Amino acid sequence: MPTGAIPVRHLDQDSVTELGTAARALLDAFGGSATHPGLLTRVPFVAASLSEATRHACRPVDTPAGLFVLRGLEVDDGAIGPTPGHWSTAGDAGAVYDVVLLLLSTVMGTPIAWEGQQDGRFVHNIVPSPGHEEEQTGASSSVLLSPHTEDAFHPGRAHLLVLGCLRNPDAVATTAASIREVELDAKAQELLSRPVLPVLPDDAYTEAQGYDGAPPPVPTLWQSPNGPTLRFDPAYTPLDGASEEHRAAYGRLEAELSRVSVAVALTPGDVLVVDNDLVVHGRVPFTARYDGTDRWLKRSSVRVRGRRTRPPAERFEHGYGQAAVEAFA
Ligand SMILES: O=C(O)CCC(=O)C(=O)O
Ligand SMILES: [Fe+2]
Repeated sequence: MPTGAIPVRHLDQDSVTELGTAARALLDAFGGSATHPGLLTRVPFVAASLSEATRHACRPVDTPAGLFVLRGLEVDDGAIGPTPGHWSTAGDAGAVYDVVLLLLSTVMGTPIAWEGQQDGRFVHNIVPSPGHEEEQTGASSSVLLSPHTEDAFHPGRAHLLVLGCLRNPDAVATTAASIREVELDAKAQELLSRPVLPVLPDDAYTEAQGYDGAPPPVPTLWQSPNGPTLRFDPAYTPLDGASEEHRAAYGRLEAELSRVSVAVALTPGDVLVVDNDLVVHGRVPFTARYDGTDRWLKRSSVRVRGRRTRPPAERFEHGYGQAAVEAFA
């Protein structure tokens, strides 16, 4: 798997300092809790005051790779404490990075949360958890987390996925593959642009999985005014419902995505920004430690107003009863 060609944007020291200072000031004002509703209402004002250099680092993806890494933030490994064993016990651990991620996300767009995921938090903790090793969710470890569009089942899914790394001692790679680097024959493109297959809610959404409504078939590919975009999650796509030739085209897309896939082993302080309309991401298998030193990512999801990267028909989807909650709404 190639590891080159990952655009890295270096945050300068002034940007690192202003982000840390702003995040700590917000936490101090709201009892140290990144989930305080009052803190969230202050975030857009603080984000608007960030320097031009910080804003420039947060500009939209500008290469066919469809992603970039922001590098330079510092993580004090001693101060963040042990890696939680489950998202639900994370509490305010590493809260300063929750706020830094919220600030960066707010420069890029509007953070979203899901009532049905991680208690409605805007910043998720991605940690390996006992009993979840083989799932297709961020809590897994021993299996390949197959390449997917984040929250592909839902029309309100993020435009950008932001993954901030606090700890990754075994250099476990996130994988990423861009539709803009794929070569696909015209026939496969045409087939995959038809709304034939649904994408079902993933195992992070148990309530949505019980939704009592017909799953809407959706196109896998779309020719947006800005170029091709995709909505792809093979682990939750019931391919049995498609013709043999459609399944073959889906398989060719999957093989192409695997051919162009890059591996990004995030190091502490790295923030990976993935355009969720261009890039599918996943994670290689690893052995969890469960001793407090495990890999630990913070994740936020961002909507960008005015984007035209999705088929207009998406607005009629039921979203399996789930609603994306926009910050500052
Ligand atoms: O663990 C990773 O690198 C990615 C996990 C993932 O798919 C996600 O957080 O959405
Ligand atoms: Fe994901």
